[in-house]
Formats: sequence, C-alpha cells, structure tokens
Amino acid sequence: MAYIEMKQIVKKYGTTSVLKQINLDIEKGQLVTLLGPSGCGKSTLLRCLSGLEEVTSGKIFLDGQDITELEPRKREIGMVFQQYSLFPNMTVVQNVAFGLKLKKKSEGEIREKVKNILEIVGLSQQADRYPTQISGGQQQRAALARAIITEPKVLLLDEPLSAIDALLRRSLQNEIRRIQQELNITAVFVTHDQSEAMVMSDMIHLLYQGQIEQSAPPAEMYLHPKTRFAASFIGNYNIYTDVQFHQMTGLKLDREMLVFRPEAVMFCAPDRTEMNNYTMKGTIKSIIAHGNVLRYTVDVNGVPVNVDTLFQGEERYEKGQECYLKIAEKDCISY
Ligand SMILES: Nc1ncnc2c1ncn2[C@@H]1O[C@H](COP(=O)(O)OP(=O)(O)OP(=O)(O)O)[C@@H](O)[C@H]1O
Repeated sequence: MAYIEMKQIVKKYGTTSVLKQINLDIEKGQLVTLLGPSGCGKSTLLRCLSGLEEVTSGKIFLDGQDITELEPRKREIGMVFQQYSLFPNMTVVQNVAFGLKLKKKSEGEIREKVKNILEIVGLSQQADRYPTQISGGQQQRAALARAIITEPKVLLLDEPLSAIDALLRRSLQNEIRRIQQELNITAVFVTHDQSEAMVMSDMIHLLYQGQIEQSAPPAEMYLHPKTRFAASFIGNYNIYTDVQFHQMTGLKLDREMLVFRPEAVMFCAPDRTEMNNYTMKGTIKSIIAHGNVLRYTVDVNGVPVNVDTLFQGEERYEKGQECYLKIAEKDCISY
C-alpha cells in the first residue's frame, strides 16, 4: 500500500467535472509533482488532498487511514502557497514557532526546534526580522520552515516559487529538494513549469483536462512521452502529422503522428546513405540563443523543424543557408 492513495477522485463544480476519476499513489519520502497547464486541475487536486476542498466522490488514504471525511487540521498536512502568507506582525522566529505554540509545546522544545529548522533553511541571521524586512526568497524559506516544523505527514507546495525571479528560483528549487531529502519529507509540489518539475521530482504526474495524462520519473517522461499532449508539454518536441512527415522526408508514416526532440536532430553532410536515419534538406529560417543552447529553426519543404545545438561561441549556420538534417529512427516516437 502506498503512503498516500487517491482513488477514483471526482470533483465537480456544479455540473462541470474538474477532476475526472483520478487515481494517484505516492510513496513515503518522495517528492512528486503535479504538472500541467493552467486550469487542468492541479490546485484542486492538492486542495482535495489537504481537505480545503471536498471531493465529489472517491477516497483518500494517508498512511493507511481513510482521511476523505477528515477535517483539514486533523490531516497532519503542511502547506506552502505562492503568496508567502507569513503573519506580518510577527518576526521570522515567531512565525516559524507558531505551529508548535498551537500544539502547546514547551518553551525549551520550541526554542531548540526553531533554531534547528532556521539553520536548515538558512535563515538564522534573519531570525528577528519581520517579513517586510526580508527578501521574497527568504520569506518563502520562512514559510517552508513554518510548514515543516510541526513534522506534518505530508507537505503540499502550491506553486511556491512562481513569484520569485529565475535565478533565485533555481537555487530555491535545489534547496527545497535538499531539505525534503534531508528530512525525508513526503511532498506534493504543484507547478506548470516543466523544467521545475524535471529538477525537483522523484515522480511527475502530468495532468490534462482533469485527468492524469502520464505518470513517470522525470527522465522517462522526457524521453518517452506517452501521448501527443505529453510530448507538446515536455521537452519542446517537434510534432508532425503523417502529411507533414511525408512532405519533409518523402516517406510514408504508418501512424498518425511522429515526434522527436530538437536536440536529437543533427546537422549532417549532404548524403543519404546512412541506415536507420531520416534525412532532410532545409533552409535555416531563424537562430535564437537560449543560454548555452542555440535553437535553429529549419524550413524543410515548408515544415519547420527545431534543432538544438550546444552554443560554443559561434553560430555554425547563417540565416538563409542551406543545410541537411538527420534524425535517427530510434529517437522518433509515433502515435
Ligand atoms: N470554486 C470553483 N468554482 C468553479 N470552478 C472552479 C473553482 N475552482 C476552480 N475551478 C475551475 O476548475 C478548473 C481547475 O482549476 P485549478 O485551480 O485546479 O487549476 P490549476 O491546474 O491549478 O490551474 P493554475 O495553474 O492556473 O492555478 C478550472 O477550470 C477552474 O476554473
């Protein structure tokens, strides 16, 4: 039996089903991500787990106990939201100590635990400051400390980093992951950012229109998207219909769709002799640098193909230049 089991979860608002028969198992000590586009039902699913929202039907088990009807505060679930939601009139220490005070722990125990947790989240120096006197990233770390100090059975994080700038966001992703692993916390993390899900999770559950489209560890999700939607959401796949594929290669596809990753496409010499490769002739349409990756968009008989190469100081091709591309059959997925 998994640590958390969500069985046949349905959530309706009026007649609209926002969650449609969701089945989800989460193992103890794992960080899993609910990933998906805006409106797919991620937050609703998280709120059902926390008890802030009632399920229309279905069952939720936590550590073997049926918690479907249990009120939120009895579920032993901690939450961190996008808004930091710290108490503005309390210092960092007071905010973090709040949950233990509610539980009527002794002064000594509270002092000890708060000191320890502030060290873990790196806020010992800011302990006596008020929320307005610390940065957004520090506020979010304080919110994290406040949520985990009572040692909840599960930690829920609803887009906790979306209001934080890109650079700090990356370091907080690493920090949350480190703390979660160090304390062996079972955590459910909601995000619509595929790269965030990739770096943070043991398991990704991709949601689409109220259903789970695919559940897999990050690398598997990236390399083997099971559906066209998964391919379009993860890994920037090139996606083609059979008609487009024929237009590009002159070959017939016996399935409806073919997809491949931009970094699996290679520039090559103009020969077509290699086995097990699709070879295409095209013209460079655009070149855009994304950090250390150069994204070429190549026009192949009117069909755009994205090609990613490592940027090593100079561009290999110019806009308008003719080029040849190859993609190994093994790197193509068809549906
Ligand atoms: N209280 C409500 N009443 C009616 N519809 C709601 C309610 N809460 C959410 N919804 C609808 O349910 C769907 C799922 O919403 P939810 O907030 O779970 O999506 P999400 O995947 O978390 O999106 P986002 O990333 O934008 O937060 C949306 O279509 C939303 O409009």
